[in-house]
Amino acid sequence: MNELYPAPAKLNLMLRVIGQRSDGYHDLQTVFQFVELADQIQFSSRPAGQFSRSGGPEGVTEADDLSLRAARYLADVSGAREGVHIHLDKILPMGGGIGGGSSDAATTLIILNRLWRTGLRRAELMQIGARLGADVPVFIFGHSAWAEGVGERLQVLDGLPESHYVLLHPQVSVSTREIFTAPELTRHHAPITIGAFLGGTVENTLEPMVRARYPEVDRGIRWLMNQQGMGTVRLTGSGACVFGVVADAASARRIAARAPAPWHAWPVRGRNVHPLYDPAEQ
Ligand SMILES: C[C@@](CO)(OP(=O)(O)O)[C@H](O)COP(=O)(O)OP(=O)(O)OC[C@H]1O[C@@H](n2ccc(N)nc2=O)[C@H](O)[C@@H]1O
Ligand SMILES: Nc1ncnc2c1ncn2[C@@H]1O[C@H](COP(=O)(O)OP(=O)(O)O)[C@@H](O)[C@H]1O
Repeated sequence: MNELYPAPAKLNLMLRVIGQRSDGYHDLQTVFQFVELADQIQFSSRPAGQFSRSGGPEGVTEADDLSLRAARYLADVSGAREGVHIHLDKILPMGGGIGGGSSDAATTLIILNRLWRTGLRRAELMQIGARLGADVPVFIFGHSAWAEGVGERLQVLDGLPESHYVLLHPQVSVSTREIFTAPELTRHHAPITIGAFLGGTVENTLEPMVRARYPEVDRGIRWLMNQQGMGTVRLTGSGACVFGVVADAASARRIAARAPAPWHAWPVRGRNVHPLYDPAEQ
């Protein structure tokens, strides 16, 4: 039971805010793709009702820890008479717009559903995941996706190029809530079609605001844009991470290695299928 399981990051290759619901949440159109940079999680069996953790995430209490919350929630919903110790090797920056906490929760649900033989179907796990965070369902869904609603209505987008990217964390944390509640946020961009995205409409409508409020994010975007061989550069999610498309792994490594401290950059590859996706599971 001590295998290491990956919880990969995601990028939002495009994100548009197209409206606001009566509960205050915003309707989005976004495209998710996974990347080959991941937290690593180990699960050790414990008697029923015992839930504990070690490793990351730093500064997050047990009550707030998304992996532990996912484990407890799965035990409650399924009636499994199980407990678990979760060891998390935290690699992904928190509050980075790359879905680290959501991915940890998704990996916990996927793996404990298997280890506990809970027998929940993928759609049921996705519903449980949605209660923990808007980005959790896509990691359980397991494919690059076009997403609508608050991110829960998903359509497979398997044909996307699995590009090489430089992912840059400008060492600031952006509060998703702050961005969505800001008075200057433009809340009603016109919706686009999948065809328009595939044809090149790729902006993140949160980006101008995040750049204005967080000068380090703005500097990160400008730094990436100035690197030789750099393609399109964008913000992912509500930030703070930014990413740029490059032609190959060598360019990604070269540019990532030049990122000035205290910034952190990684060469990453896009992936259209989640590493834990099992087509034999319903
Ligand atoms: C916008 C995305 C795109 O991937 O950003 P990132 O978090 O990845 O940066 C996500 O959908 C974010 O999902 P998630 O990170 O789960 O958001 P939450 O913590 O639930 O939201 C924090 C707060 O942001 C606001 N919020 C969030 C999502 C949304 N569609 N509309 C909102 O108005 C709400 O005020 C909410 O209380
Ligand atoms: N296992 C976890 N990993 C990361 N963040 C977590 C975790 N559990 C709870 N959190 C909380 O969730 C918040 C959002 O985390 P994260 O998913 O990394 O960011 P984002 O939504 O910007 O991609 C963190 O600031 C933290 O308070």
